[in-house]
Amino acid sequence: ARRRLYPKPFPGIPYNKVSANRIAGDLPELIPVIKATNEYSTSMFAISTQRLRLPLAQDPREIEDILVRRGREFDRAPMSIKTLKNFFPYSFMGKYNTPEVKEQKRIWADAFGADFLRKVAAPSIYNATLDLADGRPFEVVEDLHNATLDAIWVALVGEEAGITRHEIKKFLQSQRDASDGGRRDPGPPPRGYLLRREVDYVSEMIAKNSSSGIPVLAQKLAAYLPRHRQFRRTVDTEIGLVMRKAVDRFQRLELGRLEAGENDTCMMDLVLRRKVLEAKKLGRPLMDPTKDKVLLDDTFLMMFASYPTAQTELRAALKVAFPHPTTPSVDELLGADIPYLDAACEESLRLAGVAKGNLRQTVVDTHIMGHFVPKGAEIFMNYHVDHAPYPVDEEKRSASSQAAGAKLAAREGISRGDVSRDLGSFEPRRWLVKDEKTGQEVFDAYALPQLAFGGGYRGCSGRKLAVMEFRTVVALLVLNLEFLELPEEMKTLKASETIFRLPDMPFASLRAL
Ligand code: HEM
Repeated sequence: ARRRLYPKPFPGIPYNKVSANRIAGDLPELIPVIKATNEYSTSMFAISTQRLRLPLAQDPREIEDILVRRGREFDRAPMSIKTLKNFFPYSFMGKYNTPEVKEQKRIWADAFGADFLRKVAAPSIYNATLDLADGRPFEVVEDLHNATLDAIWVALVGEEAGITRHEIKKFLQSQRDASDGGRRDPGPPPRGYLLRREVDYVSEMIAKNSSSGIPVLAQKLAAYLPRHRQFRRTVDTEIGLVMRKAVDRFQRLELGRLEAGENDTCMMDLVLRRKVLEAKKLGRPLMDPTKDKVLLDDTFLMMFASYPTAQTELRAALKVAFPHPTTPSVDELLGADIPYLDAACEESLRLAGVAKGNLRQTVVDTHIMGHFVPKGAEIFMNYHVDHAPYPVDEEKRSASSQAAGAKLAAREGISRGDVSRDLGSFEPRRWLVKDEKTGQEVFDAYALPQLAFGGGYRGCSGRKLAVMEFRTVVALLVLNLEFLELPEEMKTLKASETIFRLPDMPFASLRAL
């Protein structure tokens, strides 16, 4: 009976023999490494190919193939679903691929489409970023978190969270206090702080419980604590308030104007307008959206999920695109083709490894890299492409992976160098290729598998929004500020993993240009 409690490794996939002979499996070895590095996913990937009966996938091409081309064989994994369900029981992120999820994703799909983001979200993101780039030095992680929340909140619900502006006011007043000995009151903090606190709470809880060794149970227990109930209350109240305002606006509109949507000011407007429209068309009363748990959870999820958040060459490329001395407008920024800017953003997302990895579960018996993996297995995949992959026999790859590799290799009319050289360093040029017809350098999104946003049907819904925001932030900061050399001890890519990975040395030394 005791043997039944031992972890049973998948036959054919290498595993640690000692772990297979104790009930605690890999934990005795894993916990000290997690403590020493502060990175639980990295620790798992570093130690073995199979932990606690959890096969690990490390090859970027094969992972991309699983995510993007093998959707019929894989679904979200129980471990992630159980973790997220505690916080967002109704959101689609906490659910398997069901028709219900399809409907929830459909409701948000247009709000994440390029046209809508460009028209409605981009101007808000641009303004929120200008607050950050006004030439003052900033504490990188905190201020970027605040600016991200400002930008997402206004794009999502059309109201300013105002956190960055409040922080700048506090900073300026403290400087004046220091010079004249005064004590100025910056006024009450904006409501955005309430949500910032709840986003922090969810990230911290998931991080703490994930490295506890019993993540699912720890998460379940935490849900009974008063802090968890406070989290739920704040989210329902704050998001409910903005939903109510949007629905009141739309209730007064005629059917024709509801369909046109020219008054949409944010993503929430689009989503709620569609709901009002559907109810009006069917002659049904609209369910009070502030009681719609699915919508409340999906809205908070968008904010939570968005949280993660060569300069000379880049500035030169930006100066060529925008030769005038003033900061480019949002339309100029969005409309300009600047391959080096796109390459720098793509390279930052690759190297940062903001989300180290994620799980999928097999829904049929299948093979990965030639190994048999039965139905129901959870696979933990490394999304951080930061070192050269181990050599793999091409014929061990899945048929779809081999076909995609052949297609990529056969692309004509472009010349590219060795894109996989020194993957531990920041080199935007690996994403640039020469178009042989025009002789121009162009951005090549396929230079390497880009796994920063996962992929496929359950890949990141906010990818276009995140890339648009990141591109805006990078361009405005690099045009307005010079990032000076840091002392040696601060030049490190070391990071700690909470739910996302955050740099251990988040410092920037700046000079206003
Ligand atoms: C740099 C910023 C971001 C990074 C690195 C990132 C990364 C990720 C990753 C790795 C996943 C899991 C995908 C998978 O396993 O295939 C994910 C899922 C998701 N992300 Fe993002 N994300 C970012 C920004 C955003 C933003 C701005 C939003 C929305 C406002 C967002 C919304 C979501 C949602 C809703 C999911 C779940 C999708 C599903 O379950 O179908 N993300 N993200």
